[in-house]
Parts: sequence; C-alpha cells; structure tokens
Amino acid sequence: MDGYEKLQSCAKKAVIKRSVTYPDWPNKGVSFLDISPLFLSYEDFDTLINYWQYRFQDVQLVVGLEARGFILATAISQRLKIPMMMMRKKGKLPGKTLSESYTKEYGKDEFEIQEDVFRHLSPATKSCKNFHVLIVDDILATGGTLCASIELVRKLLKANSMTNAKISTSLISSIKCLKGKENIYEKYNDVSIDVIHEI
Ligand SMILES: O=P(O)(O)OC[C@H]1O[C@H](OP(=O)(O)OP(=O)(O)O)[C@H](O)[C@@H]1O
Ligand SMILES: Nc1ncnc2[nH]cnc12
Repeated sequence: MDGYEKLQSCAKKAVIKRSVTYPDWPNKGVSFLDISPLFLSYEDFDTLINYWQYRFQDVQLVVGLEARGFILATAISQRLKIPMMMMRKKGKLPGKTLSESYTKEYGKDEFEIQEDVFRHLSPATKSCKNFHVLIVDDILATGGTLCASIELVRKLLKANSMTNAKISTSLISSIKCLKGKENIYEKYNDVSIDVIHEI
C-alpha cells in the first residue's frame, strides 16, 4: 500500500469508527448518518484532514456547505493554507447573492453565495491558471445539495471568467442506495466526487 492508499485507509477506518446511524430521523424512513462524533476525537479528525491534505494539495479554494461542511472546509483551508468560502442557506448573506434551490433526502432548501465574493481573493489566487476549487461536505445522500453547490460554483466561476477552472468535491460518507453520485454525474460529468466511506 502506497502513502495515498495508507492515508485513505486510515481515514476510512476513522470515519467508520466515529459514525453513528439513527433510524427514522429526522423523518420516518430516513437512516441518519451522524459523523459529529468524529470531531470529539482530535486524532481521528486529524487522520481525516491528513488524507484531504494529501489528496487535494493543488486546490486554491475550498467551499464549505452549511452547516456541517463549514467545519470540514475550515480545517482543510487552515491545513492547506488556502482561502475558504461559506455556501450559506438562504437569507444569511448580505449584499447581492446567487441562489440555487434544491431537494435533499429529507426536505427542500436553498443555497446562496455573494455575487462579488471573489473580490476578497488575493490577485495571485484569482490569476491562477489551473484554478481548482474543492467543495466539501459530510454526507452525499440524494445529491441534491451537492448538485446545487456545483451549479452555484460554476455560476460564480463564469461570472469571474474562470470557466477553465476545475471543480472537485469530497464527502466523508455517501449512501449508495440513494444514488447521489449517479444523480450528479448525470448533470456534471466533469466534476470529481471523492467519498471516504460509502455505505
Ligand atoms: O445528498 P442530499 O440528499 O442533498 O443530502 C445531503 C445534505 O444533507 C445534510 O445537510 P442539511 O442541510 O440537512 O444539514 P446541516 O445544516 O446540518 O448541514 C448534509 O450535511 C448534506 O449537506
Ligand atoms: N441520511 C442522512 N444522514 C445524514 N445527513 C443526511 N443528509 C441527507 N440525508 C442524510
């Protein structure tokens, strides 16, 4: 096993150890996968960040999806020393925003980002030829959330004439039977989806 495979395998073991499933929550029929225990173990969370640090060392910007994605994106941005952007639920960001509504496994929601958010990026970051954005979140279920986030990032890149940028995504876990990956690849075949633990 090489360095990458070792990091991936350790990250997967940490996720398996720290995930708890709650049947019929928040709605009947939903099997809720709670990864929050991961944050109660510095070592296991650090193992996860070690994997992301290696896997995404060429990323210029990390986007965290509200709310659990914020924790992950912040940790990655600090480890990789790169900017982090919040993708927030509707009505939480001031100024002109871009928005995308979506349906997730247990309800509907809407994401927003500020139209002019890239003005806060450094000139060096903005002028990067191979601009690579990482969208990170905890769970890929139906893919509605991730799909909406990809659409918003694409709109933002287009508005900033960065159309040759690369978008990668990474999730801690995915629920295979809900076909989130398939739903996203149907719409975006140029986006990579990295999942540490598929159940
Ligand atoms: O693949 P999908 O079916 O779209 O569901 C996945 C999304 O659902 C949860 O977010 P949610 O908005 O429920 O919660 P949070 O605010 O606690 O992160 C989870 O964090 C993912 O973002
Ligand atoms: N089954 C699930 N577990 C945790 N988060 C989720 N978000 C959407 N579906 C979920």
